[in-house]
Amino acid sequence: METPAAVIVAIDGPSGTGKSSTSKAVAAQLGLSYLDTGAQYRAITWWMVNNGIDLTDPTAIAAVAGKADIVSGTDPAAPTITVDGTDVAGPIRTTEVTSKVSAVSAVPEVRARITDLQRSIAKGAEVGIVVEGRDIGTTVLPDADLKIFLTASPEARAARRSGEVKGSDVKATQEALVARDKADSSRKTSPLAKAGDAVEVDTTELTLQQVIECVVTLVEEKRAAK
Ligand SMILES: Nc1ncnc2c1ncn2[C@@H]1O[C@H](COP(=O)(O)OP(=O)(O)O)[C@@H](O)[C@H]1O
Ligand SMILES: Nc1ccn([C@H]2C[C@H](O)[C@@H](COP(=O)(O)OP(=O)(O)O)O2)c(=O)n1
Repeated sequence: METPAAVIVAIDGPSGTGKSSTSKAVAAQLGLSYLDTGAQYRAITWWMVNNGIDLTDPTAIAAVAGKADIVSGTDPAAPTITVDGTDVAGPIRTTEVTSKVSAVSAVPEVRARITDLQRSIAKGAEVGIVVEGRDIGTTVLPDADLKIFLTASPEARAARRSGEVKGSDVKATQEALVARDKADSSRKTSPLAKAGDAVEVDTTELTLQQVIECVVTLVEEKRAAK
């Protein structure tokens, strides 16, 4: 029997819309690999913070864009991320990294480097892969078999995000999240945007389970048509 072609799924959208939870669950359910591209941008930002790079200076960022060795593990049941062999899954989620990641990821040299990495990971996924981020459907994998763009109201997204951190302030969380989306959507190089051929899913009133089921159905339809 002929080996079925790998299925490539791109899931984009702003912070807190459910990209990571949905992508992991869909990949696990369908036996696909999973790539969190936000974790890669966070990892390179973590390296720059750790190495004292001036993050207000895009030239300084560009000069060291190729220095960190970033490796992503793509098992949806246990995704991993290392920088120069160090596990950074925890440190890349600090408020400091979150507040600086948009400045680093706006630099074209950083995006070129990370985009290459993402394409080679997707190419190596034998059964297929779910890749989540901001520019996957528009720039990284424009020929993906299925493109999803998740949205949700800023209130719902902030409530979800602050639900993850004990004692966090929903208003401050919402302000930080809206500011980051604005920066990510307005940068010159491959901004956060919905691809023309992406299916938009507003998750504000949906449970995570409903979103997962919706995406699984869409992937299965694409697979059947291949
Ligand atoms: N449809 C949903 N309804 C309620 N909570 C959700 C939904 N989707 C995701 N969440 C929760 O919201 C938080 C952020 O989800 P996440 O998948 O990390 O979003 P993103 O990757 O888009 O930033 C997580 O705690 C997740 O469990
Ligand atoms: N494909 C991508 C993925 C993330 N980024 C940047 C922009 C985002 O603010 C940061 C962090 O992304 P991440 O998905 O970890 O953010 P959230 O977990 O949704 O808050 O990385 C990007 O520029 N392009």
